[in-house]
Amino acid sequence: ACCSYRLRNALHPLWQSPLSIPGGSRQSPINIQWRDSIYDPFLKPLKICYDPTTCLHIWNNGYSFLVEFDDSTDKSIIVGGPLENQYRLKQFHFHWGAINEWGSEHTVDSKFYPAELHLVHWNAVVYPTFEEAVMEGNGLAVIGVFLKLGAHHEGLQTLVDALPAVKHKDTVIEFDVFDPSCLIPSCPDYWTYAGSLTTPPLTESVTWIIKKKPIEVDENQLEAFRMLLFTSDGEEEKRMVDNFRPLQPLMNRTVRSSFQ
Ligand SMILES: NS(=O)(=O)c1ccc(C(=O)NCc2cccc(F)c2F)cc1
Ligand SMILES: [Zn+2]
Repeated sequence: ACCSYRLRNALHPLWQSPLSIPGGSRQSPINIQWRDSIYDPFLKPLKICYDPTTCLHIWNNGYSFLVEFDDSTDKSIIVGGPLENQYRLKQFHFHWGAINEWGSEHTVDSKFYPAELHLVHWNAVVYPTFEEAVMEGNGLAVIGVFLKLGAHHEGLQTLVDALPAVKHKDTVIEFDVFDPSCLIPSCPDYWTYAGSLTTPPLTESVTWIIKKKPIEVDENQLEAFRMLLFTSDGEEEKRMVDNFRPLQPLMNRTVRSSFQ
């Protein structure tokens, strides 16, 4: 299985083969096999404290669209869960498919969701900058939230309404008040494991916290993601879809659950 992963990574157009990551032993994303996850009673509830006024802008970086936050203070942080320090919110972004059958990066019992939200935080208690934290084993904490097709999501709609303004790569729009807590399910249950960034430089610096419950979004909202472009204005248009990395081998890791 491992070699097929290597082949898949090597063949996949968007990704460096793991052969170029020295000793890639904790790569992401992975399949979460529910029955193999281990309940850890010592895991604390995750505490999420976001200040909506720290929101800055939405940016199409040519791979996804990022909502970026002012991370110069501890105004928007997470603490608890599997984390030893508090971590500062820097940005959130999504991964999605061309159709509803796939799109998420992580899978649960080999099931794909149509999209996955990543809220990216960094350990500003220990490291002076995000760029340094990205290189350290305990540098980042990313909350993953699955999106499933269902009811209209009011909170997401304010974001969707702004997407036409960032259709092309390297476009930005001011977005100055948004509370990403509205995108996180109220159910406290999560899985957690030690992993990596899912885009280059693929550094093994992420404590993943994957929420068990998905949020519901409707078809129009998923279609709004799919009308974004990988390409800059004036280039031949390439729709921004299927911006997820292939599954990576679990290797010598266990996935812990905060619930029984
Ligand atoms: N999909 S994900 O949640 O795993 C993910 C999260 C963040 C980043 C990122 O910040 N990349 C830019 C980057 C990378 C390295 C160093 C940097 F300074 C930097 F900005 C990439 C992937
Ligand atoms: Zn991501």
